[in-house]
Amino acid sequence: MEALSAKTIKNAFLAQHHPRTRHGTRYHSGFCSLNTRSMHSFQECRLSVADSSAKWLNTTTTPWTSFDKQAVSCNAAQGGSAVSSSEKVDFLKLQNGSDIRGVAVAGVEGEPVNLTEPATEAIAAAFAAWLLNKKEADGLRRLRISVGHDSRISAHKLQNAVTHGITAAGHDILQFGLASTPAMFNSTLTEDERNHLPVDGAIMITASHLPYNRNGLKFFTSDGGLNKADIKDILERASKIYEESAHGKQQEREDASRGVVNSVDYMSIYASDLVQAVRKSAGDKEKPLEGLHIVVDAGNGAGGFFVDKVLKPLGAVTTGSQFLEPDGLFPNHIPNPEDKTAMKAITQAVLDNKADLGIIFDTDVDRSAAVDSSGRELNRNRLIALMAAIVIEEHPGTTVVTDSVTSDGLTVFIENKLGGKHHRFKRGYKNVIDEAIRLNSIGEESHLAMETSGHGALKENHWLDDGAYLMVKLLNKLAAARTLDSSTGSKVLTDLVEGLEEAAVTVEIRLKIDQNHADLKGGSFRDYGEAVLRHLENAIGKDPNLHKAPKNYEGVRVSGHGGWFLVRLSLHDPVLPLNIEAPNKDDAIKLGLAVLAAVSEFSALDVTALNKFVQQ
Ligand SMILES: O=P(O)(O)OC[C@H]1O[C@H](O)[C@H](O)[C@@H](O)[C@@H]1O
Repeated sequence: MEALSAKTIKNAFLAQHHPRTRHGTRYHSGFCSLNTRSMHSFQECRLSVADSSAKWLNTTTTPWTSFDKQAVSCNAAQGGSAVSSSEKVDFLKLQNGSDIRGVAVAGVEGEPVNLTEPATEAIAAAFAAWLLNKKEADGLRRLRISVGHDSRISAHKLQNAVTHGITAAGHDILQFGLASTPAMFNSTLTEDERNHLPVDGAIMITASHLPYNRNGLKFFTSDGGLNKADIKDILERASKIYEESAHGKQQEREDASRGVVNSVDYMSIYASDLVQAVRKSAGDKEKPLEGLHIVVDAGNGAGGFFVDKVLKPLGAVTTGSQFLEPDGLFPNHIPNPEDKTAMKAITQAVLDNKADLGIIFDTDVDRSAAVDSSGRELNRNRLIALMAAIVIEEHPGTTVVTDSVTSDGLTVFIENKLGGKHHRFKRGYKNVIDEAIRLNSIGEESHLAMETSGHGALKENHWLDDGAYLMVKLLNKLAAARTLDSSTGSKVLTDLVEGLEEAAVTVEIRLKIDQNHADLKGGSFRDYGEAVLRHLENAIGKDPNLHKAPKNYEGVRVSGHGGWFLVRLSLHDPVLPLNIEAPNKDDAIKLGLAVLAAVSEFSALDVTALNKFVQQ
């Protein structure tokens, strides 16, 4: 299939809409109309930027922000996709919960590219069609959509594909370049007419912490991130648009009604909001972090901005910060606060630099974790405990919604020490946030929704899932403590989690379901996994040492032998993750053995890792 033509995409829209005019929208001179004149330079630009080799990326010293300008001056939306593909795309396979994820870079054996440029164009056009449906009641016919990306090597080519898909359908694009996921959502809320904000919808190009060859798309409106059903709807529309374009004409570039592209340095706007939030909380002090030494590890993702645009203006010393330069090959470590190597890297940086605090972000900055001055990791349950302490101090008695794999110790801490309520819900950041919103809607006050993965959202911040904002809450605490005693470092944070009971042994073992195994009898891995869980639940009932958790929303959670375990279905993969926490190895093994005994007759389940664990 060739690149989607403007006409095809427009036709798809016409079939779905009876558009009216957008009222009150003025576009400023900064917008540029799309035309064919710059085609040539655009294509050259793509060769040097979007399709650059790994080698080139490693050796470049030019900051990506300059590339963004370059890409725009090359008029990125012009040519559509350079990929000419006659391949079929199974669009529904690109769905990953409430995100879209796929392979965007060739070269990894067994992982063919399925997030191609034409597919991405179709998905972007489908998002615009979906959004237009939603906005029809407001009388909109021309949308303004922002697009940003993380540091992946396929970022520019997908940004160009998104831009083409949207503008060919007659809608306008704001390109933000390198951006964070929460900033993209924020752009649907920021009121700033000079910069054409707020936008009607936002698209973030990211695959979070996944390997370099993957990429994906996240979509936002001012109501938040899209849910699973919306994504399915968009992918079905995309499939149709893609099919139609295979039979349509390709060259429709002189169409005057095509959308326009503008670039906005949105990360500066977003970061200055974070700076203002800390200053406000510190009684309007200009440099409330003066004298504090804070190191940041951005893992070569999109989080480097936090040093120059947030910490430095607030007065912090940031020497020793590392991996701030975007590099989509992630040469140092995977940007992921759940990753042991990543946490080790920031801990070492804190200790080497004798810093007061370390901060680490994932690739697209919707997750974060910290390290205190003694090198103690403030992540997983500890970070939730810390955030809960801060939020419950501000909102006494409030409910904290978390994912399902949080510890029993966290519940005791939140309920007995902090006087709040712990609502342990399901895995998945969207599940946790939506549950907190639901609780508020039925009269149960909740101000914090957090996952052990480092995702966290606060009611005061529009339930925006924002790793940088979580860190701002910590900075507020540090700044306030500093006003009273300038020598405290990060002790105030360490003190806040004092009393959190932590298990000596914490493990996660992921039991894979072989989807091709005869035991599945052609059924889905989900059905098979559910059958395993039902069987496990029955078996547990017969063991007097084990007790099912009285309240549980996902999988089978059981306490016993001084600890607990949870077996559940992964949100995305044919996997049953098993989490065990226990006071010592022997008890952890007893819990592991109970699971092993119950699931051993399910031969499509790979229990090799569990076997290894119990034989230690
Ligand atoms: O269910 P799992 O395979 O453990 O994955 C669960 C995780 O999936 C994604 O990464 C989501 O962004 C997380 O919010 C979620 O916690």
